[in-house]
Amino acid sequence: MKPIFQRAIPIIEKLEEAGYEAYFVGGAVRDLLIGREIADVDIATSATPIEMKAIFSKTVDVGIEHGTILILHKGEAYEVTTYRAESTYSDFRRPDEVRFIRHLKEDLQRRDFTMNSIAMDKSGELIDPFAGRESIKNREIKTVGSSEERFNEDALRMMRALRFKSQLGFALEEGTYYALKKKAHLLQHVAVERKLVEFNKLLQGDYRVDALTLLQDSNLHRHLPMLSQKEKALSQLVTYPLQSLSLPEIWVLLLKVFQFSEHEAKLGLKGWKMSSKDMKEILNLYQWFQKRLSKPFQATTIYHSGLTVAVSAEKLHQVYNHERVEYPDHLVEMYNKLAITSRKQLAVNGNDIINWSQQSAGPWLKEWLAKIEEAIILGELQNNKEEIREWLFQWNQK
Ligand SMILES: Nc1ccn([C@@H]2O[C@H](COP(=O)(O)OP(=O)(O)OP(=O)(O)O)[C@@H](O)[C@H]2O)c(=O)n1
Repeated sequence: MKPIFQRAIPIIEKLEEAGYEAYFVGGAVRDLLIGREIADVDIATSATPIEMKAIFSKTVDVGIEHGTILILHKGEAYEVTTYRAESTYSDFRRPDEVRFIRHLKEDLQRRDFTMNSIAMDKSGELIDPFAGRESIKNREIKTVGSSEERFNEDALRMMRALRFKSQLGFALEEGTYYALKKKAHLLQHVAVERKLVEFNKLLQGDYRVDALTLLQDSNLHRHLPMLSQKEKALSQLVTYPLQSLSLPEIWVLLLKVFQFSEHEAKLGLKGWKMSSKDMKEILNLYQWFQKRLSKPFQATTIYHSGLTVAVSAEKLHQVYNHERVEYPDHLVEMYNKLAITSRKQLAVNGNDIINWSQQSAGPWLKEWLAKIEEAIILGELQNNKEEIREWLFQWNQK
């Protein structure tokens, strides 16, 4: 058994010793069978959160009303969830609607896809009542039982289907796809934050082009912020070599193919309820990419954008123009040649200039500093206090 599972066995054993059942479930078991990297292991148990808390000393309440607690064990945190009858995956289910159960099979039956409904005991034995292994072998994404019921329980699962398509390249089983098309409209009721998590994963998967095509064919895009009525632009997006772009870069390309102004871009990202940090990063890169489209980077532009943003904007420029994507070494060279890379490195500060000019501070000061900065970046002036003073003096005489 892989070490990541082995390390969690003591948790399963402790639950069993107390008379409960406990199994590995969900994404970790699926990824083990597919041969993908496993990020974290989840455990399902017949014990309720209160019963678990009586057994383990170090726990964190993360979703106790949904039956989930974190158990801390040897520096790692494990999500342990009580078997559930109804799907409690949706945000909209009230805690008092959650019904815990004592049978593993019933829990597995309420999970989204057959590949995600395989349990594994501590010896590595698989419990696979819904033929998840067969789906994995056939490379198909298939709901457990009635697709419509599974999507009614949580409409986000339709986005998850496409996200798995993007990550794994599996095909959507016919009935699952049919139900997805039929139930696409239910996605409008799902919290946008949850949709964003799945959409970001979708954008990063190796098979994103297929997933984005399916997103449109199924009409799911109509119930996502920004994407409704953007069929043409979405079809254009998939023609670009997205694999060479990072997630923020893909977002920028998306804004570009949508032909968004900066204001529209801001509103669009707000619609996704993106964190302000992510939004700022994307909007800043969008601005520099637009500038790059009209003019190549030069010393002054790269000074203001910074190297990382310049490299991203250059990559986007290559992708957008369907050029071969190559690391822009010339920008690194250009950046390394800059005499200064930030205003902090200027040999003078505002006080020096006030003293020399014998004027009181005002908006002019900022202008002067900017002029000094530019002259130094362009190599017209040395970053040396005496030289700057001399240069200012001469400039003032003009
Ligand atoms: N809407 C949802 C979300 C999750 N699940 C179930 O809960 C498990 C864990 O969900 P999550 O951690 O969100 O996703 P993973 O499938 O583990 O995928 P990944 O770790 O790659 O995100 C899934 O495997 C699935 O069995 C579900 O049935 N319906």
